[in-house]
Amino acid sequence: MATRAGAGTVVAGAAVVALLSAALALYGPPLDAVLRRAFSLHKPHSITDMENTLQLVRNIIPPLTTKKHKGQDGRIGIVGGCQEYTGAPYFAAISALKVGADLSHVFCTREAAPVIKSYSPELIVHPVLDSPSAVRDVETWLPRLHALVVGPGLGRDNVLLENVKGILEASKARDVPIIIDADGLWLIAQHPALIHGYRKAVLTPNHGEFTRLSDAVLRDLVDGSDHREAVRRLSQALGNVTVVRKGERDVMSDGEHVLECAHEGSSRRCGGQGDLLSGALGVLVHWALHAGPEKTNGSSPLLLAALGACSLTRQCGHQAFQKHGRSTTTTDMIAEVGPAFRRLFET
Ligand SMILES: NC(=O)C1=CN([C@@H]2O[C@H](COP(=O)(O)OP(=O)(O)OC[C@H]3O[C@@H](n4cnc5c(N)ncnc54)[C@H](OP(=O)(O)O)[C@@H]3O)[C@@H](O)[C@H]2O)[C@@H](O)CC1
Ligand SMILES: Nc1ncnc2c1ncn2[C@@H]1O[C@H](COP(=O)(O)OP(=O)(O)OP(=O)(O)O)[C@@H](O)[C@H]1O
Ligand SMILES: [Mg+2]
Repeated sequence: MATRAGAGTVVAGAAVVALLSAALALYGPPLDAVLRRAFSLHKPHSITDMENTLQLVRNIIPPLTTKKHKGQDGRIGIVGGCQEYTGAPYFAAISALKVGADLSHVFCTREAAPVIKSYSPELIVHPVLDSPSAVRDVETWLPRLHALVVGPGLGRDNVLLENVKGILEASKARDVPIIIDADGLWLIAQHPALIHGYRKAVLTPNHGEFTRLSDAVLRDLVDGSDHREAVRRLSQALGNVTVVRKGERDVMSDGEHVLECAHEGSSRRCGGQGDLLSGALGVLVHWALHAGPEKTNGSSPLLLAALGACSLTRQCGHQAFQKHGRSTTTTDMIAEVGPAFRRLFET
């Protein structure tokens, strides 16, 4: 699937591509058009590599059957939500549900809880994050959670950040996958040891957050124009945690392999799109780890999940922008999660 950085050869696989293109033409745009949008072709990816990678993302999606009980397809926790920011944890939590999780918990401050609850009756909201017993309160839920998304709307209050340190340690001790975004990344930039070497962690920095992390962690300067190498080096420096650098192209690496997603998105840069991505990623990381190596074919489950979440977020943006243009907001994108998911992964 992904290329080993700096190596690899392009295999054309033209016959296979022609067959797959013909098949897909029955259901949507030509395969190579879809793939050209999803991947950068200037590096050594063949179209067959790319189709295989997308197929691996599809492989991790659990089937919808009548044989499961509530919770099996995902119980996701979001750690964030404070006086200033209530939208971000809501966007992440509702996106996790819309992608296919069964239950979404938000762990936020006492003040933020009634506000977040009022946005949606579908969320389970715990007003614990500023309590002296915050770590214990979250810890009691950890055995029931499949992934934790830490940071959307967390803010930078020192009491909250201290509590989040304890929550991170408790989550690692229980082997819970952790997605770190927004102010969670601010905390990691101050204390990289909190996440160093934890192989079930994914960091999702935007441009500013990536710069802050690189400044904190890397000793020597990296060529800022080479995003692939910059992301790979940051991942390596953090002990191979998976890093997803969001931007005009999303670049992701586990320190060894590098993937790039240039799937067509939208030209609107309204706030909250990263929160949608982090909530979606929480579910996909759980699915990818749960799927097992026979479904992921030896590829990094976290990289597959990251590629899935980036493609999905961008597809939501694209569809919402076609309908709403300049007035597109993240709420419009969330309304597209279902159709975008079907279009990308179920056709
Ligand atoms: N509705 C809600 O509740 C929402 C709440 N949110 C929550 O807000 C909290 C803070 O998050 P944040 O992203 O604003 O972080 P922060 O590091 O202060 O970034 C601002 C600085 O970084 C820069 N900068 C950023 N991106 C850049 C780029 N692509 N390219 C270049 N520069 C870029 C930017 O530079 P400037 O434009 O000001 O020069 C500025 O200095 C967090 O909890 C988050 O979850 C959001 O999720 C949105 C929806
Ligand atoms: N210049 C761009 N062109 C196209 N898509 C972009 C661009 N920048 C970001 N995106 C997409 O928007 C999504 C969110 O990335 P963004 O950088 O806005 O995150 P963020 O700043 O953390 O968002 P939030 O407002 O939720 O904090 C990602 O899927 C990314 O691919
Ligand atoms: Mg953000």
